[in-house]
Amino acid sequence: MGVQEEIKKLEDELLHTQYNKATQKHIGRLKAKLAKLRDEQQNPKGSGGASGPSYAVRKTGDATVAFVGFPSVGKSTLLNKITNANSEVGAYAFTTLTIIPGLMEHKGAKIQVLDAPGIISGASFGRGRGSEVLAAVRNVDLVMLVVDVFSPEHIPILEKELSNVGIRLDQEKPDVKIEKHDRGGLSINTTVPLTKIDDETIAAILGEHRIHNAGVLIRDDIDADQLIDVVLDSRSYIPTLVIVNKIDLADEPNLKKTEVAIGNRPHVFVSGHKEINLEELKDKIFETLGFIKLYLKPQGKKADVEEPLIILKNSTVEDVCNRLHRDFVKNFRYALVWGNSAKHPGQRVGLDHVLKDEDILTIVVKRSL
Ligand SMILES: Nc1nc2c(ncn2[C@@H]2O[C@H](COP(=O)(O)OP(=O)(O)OP(=O)(O)O)[C@@H](O)[C@H]2O)c(=O)[nH]1
Ligand SMILES: [K+]
Ligand SMILES: [Mg+2]
Repeated sequence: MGVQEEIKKLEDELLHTQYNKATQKHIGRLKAKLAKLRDEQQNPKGSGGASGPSYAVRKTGDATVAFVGFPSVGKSTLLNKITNANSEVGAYAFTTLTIIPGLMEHKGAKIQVLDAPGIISGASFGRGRGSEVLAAVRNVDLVMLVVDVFSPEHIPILEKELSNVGIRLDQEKPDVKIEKHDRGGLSINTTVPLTKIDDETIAAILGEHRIHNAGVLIRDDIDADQLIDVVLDSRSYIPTLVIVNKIDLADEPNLKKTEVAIGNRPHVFVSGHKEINLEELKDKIFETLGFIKLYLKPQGKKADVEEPLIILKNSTVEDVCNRLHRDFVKNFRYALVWGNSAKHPGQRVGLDHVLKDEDILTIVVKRSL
């Protein structure tokens, strides 16, 4: 029997084994066997190196996005349909045991798509290895919350689990600057009225983090949670796209009900299995990420208008340097920019300059690389 057949056999057995106290051990063993076989399949003997399944995936492409959802909502099915990947699909929970990357090319952008093991309530506390899965999601550019059409109530549970590991969905990083001093107490300045937090609360929160002397400049109407996020400085702010899968199984009233439950956040109705709306899904991913075009102009030469660089909106000069050459940041002198982000044509800017669509950019480095 080949590996693939063995896997199939174990999957079938798992599918037909009811979970209870008496079968717990048996199911455990089946899953262990299955995992070993999948590992063998992924890393054939003699391929060298101890490259077992890993949660750490190297980012590639113009952006990285990840599927996050309960078990068996169809994440792997979708990955296989929109990328070049081949992730195991099964009719039982926790078919996917590691992060599986795939590459999707759409409208000139290369987007890395990550498939992940299913998330359940309590995942952030380690249920189902959930904390490792969630940690791997921290660095992506877009989280795709996948639910099946009958379970939109999963969305707030997923948000809660992501929030528990410091991932803030669809929120801007609050504009708060805290400059610590040696003495002088706290001086709090705001540019907008604060309606959700008062100075005493701010002082109390900062005091909890041993910040007693500092200049605080607040430019957003933040609440206490947001201030704590800023103080901890380890939060990821990531946009989301809700994917409602398995619409082939639903009727009109079901679809309506789910649509209402989702409200006005970006979403798309699809069927991975029946290949419904998959082009629309790709468009939505592209659109939600938000790409801009950048024209590179080598020093003293004309800008390359034929082949613009596709970059994420809000990218900085530093992001572009990192994309172009691993030594560009280290050897960076300055950059020149023409176009929408420039105060005047050929403005001289630094690494933190934020670029806009159709800018022209020249990067000047210390020595020829
Ligand atoms: N009817 C229907 N079934 C689907 C659809 N997409 C996936 N499925 C089925 O749902 C089951 C689970 O699919 P998977 O792709 O393994 O789901 P998953 O979310 O990756 O599951 P885990 O890796 O276990 O978390 C499989 O039996 C799929 O064939 C769909 O659009 N419609
Ligand atoms: K599954
Ligand atoms: Mg899967």
